Amino acid sequence: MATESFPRPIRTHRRFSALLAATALGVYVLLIVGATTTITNAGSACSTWPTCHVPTDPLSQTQLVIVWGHRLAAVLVGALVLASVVAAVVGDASRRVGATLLASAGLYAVQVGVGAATATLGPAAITPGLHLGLGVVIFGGVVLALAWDLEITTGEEDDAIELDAGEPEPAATADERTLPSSGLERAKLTGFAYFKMMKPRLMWLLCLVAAAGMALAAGPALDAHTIVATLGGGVLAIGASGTFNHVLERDVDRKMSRTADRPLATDLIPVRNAMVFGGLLTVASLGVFLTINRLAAALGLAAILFYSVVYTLLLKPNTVQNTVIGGFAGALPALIGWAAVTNEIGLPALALAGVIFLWTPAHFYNLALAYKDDYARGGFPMMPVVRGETETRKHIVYYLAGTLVGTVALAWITDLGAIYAAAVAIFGAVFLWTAVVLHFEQTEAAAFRSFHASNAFLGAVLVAVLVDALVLV
Ligand code: HEM
Ligand SMILES: CC(C)=CCC/C(C)=C/CC/C(C)=C/COP(=O)(O)OP(=O)(O)O
Repeated sequence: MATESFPRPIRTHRRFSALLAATALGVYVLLIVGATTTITNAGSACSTWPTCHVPTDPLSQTQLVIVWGHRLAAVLVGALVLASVVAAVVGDASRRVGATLLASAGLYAVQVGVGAATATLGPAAITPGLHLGLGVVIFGGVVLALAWDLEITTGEEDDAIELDAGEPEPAATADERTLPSSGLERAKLTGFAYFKMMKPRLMWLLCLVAAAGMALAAGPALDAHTIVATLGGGVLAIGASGTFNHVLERDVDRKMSRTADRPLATDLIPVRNAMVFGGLLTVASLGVFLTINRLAAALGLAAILFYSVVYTLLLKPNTVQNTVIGGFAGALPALIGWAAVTNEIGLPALALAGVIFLWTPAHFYNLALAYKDDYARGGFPMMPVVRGETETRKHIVYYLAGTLVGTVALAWITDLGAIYAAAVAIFGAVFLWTAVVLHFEQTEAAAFRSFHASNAFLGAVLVAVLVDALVLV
């Protein structure tokens, strides 16, 4: 093992990173299969260890397949953990990485003992949550080793840049721009500009979050009015907060190439009209939410205020943690969906909100990397600007790992089944892979790949929640 220095030869290290990523993923799949074993009470089909007797009734045989799946996966993943330790010791991994892997391997051996005791003595004999808790700690250890190794291998010591809050470029006013001469064309252009202010590209995923919240609460009994009113109110609320965000950021939007053509930055839409539009959308949204219940409306208002005021005005220009804390706004639709059905806030909704909260930095930091110079021009203290790209890439891995643990907790709390387990494992693997590749290919294309993988991951997880909760109950 070697002492730490930046950077190590990248080529020799790709295979070690791939091994660590595969090991982390293996432990994650094991956590998901383990959760499935508990949820389906599959352990009751096998009280011997390490092998099982074949039971006679068909139900127990399905359970037996799950138990065997868990045990075989444990053997394979154990081999991966061992291989990682050996590769760290004989290779040039840093001491910190090697020690963390060694500790994870030690805990893995303890975990095998806990598993054997659970099987032979019964789950009641073991402290509740011990097996899952140890699994999460092992997962955390392997992910830390992966993130640190990637940092040492591919990172740079000090790659933050200066915030450059220069004066805004004078906007091309509506008079100066060539607007279409035909009235109809002008109306179309203006109509489209209002539509764009509502940030429509975000809506599908936020609606899926709210839909998953509803599905977890209601199951197949979910009624059409609740669905239409919740998603309708949600779309209007996103439109309202997006519009206020456009108003409040019109000056900085002019300085950033990604946002310079926004309708308020180019004066296509006057500020007053945008404020009226945002106000009308807010009132309409609250009106629609109120046809369900007051809690849903209050949460909708909280989401609008949080995104427009707390995030846009207070957090975004002032703290590097803007994205992390801002994640509360995106997590609120999970609570709105649940509250629309139950008129209260329940633990499954909080678990779903937790997944969205943890996912948000892993989602946005990719864009922050791709638009780093733009954000610096806008004067925003985004992570890659003030802490550097190396730190940002590491945080993507941390938050991605946190999200994966969140998905296990969600399965645990809500009894989600096989479709969900398959979706989180497959799309989690793709997301983790793109995040690892992002360390080696430090390009905009790699950042966008990881960004799209983040959206595909959350989309797939939420669709799986819908299928599991609405169809397979
Ligand atoms: C602080 C929190 C967040 C920040 C800073 C953020 C930032 C961004 C930015 C800058 C874009 C690009 C928008 C554009 O160019 O028009 C984007 C796209 C997107 N975001 Fe986020 N986001 C956050 C949270 C969320 C949440 C909670 C969701 C949904 C659950 C979400 C879903 C999406 C989707 C679906 C896209 C569009 C992807 C596409 O066009 O392919 N975002 N986000
Ligand atoms: C139900 C409801 C109202 C939910 C609101 C939650 C919401 C819209 C969350 C998304 C947050 C988001 C996309 C921020 C965009 O970043 P940005 O504003 O920094 O992006 P920009 O630089 O493109 O303006």
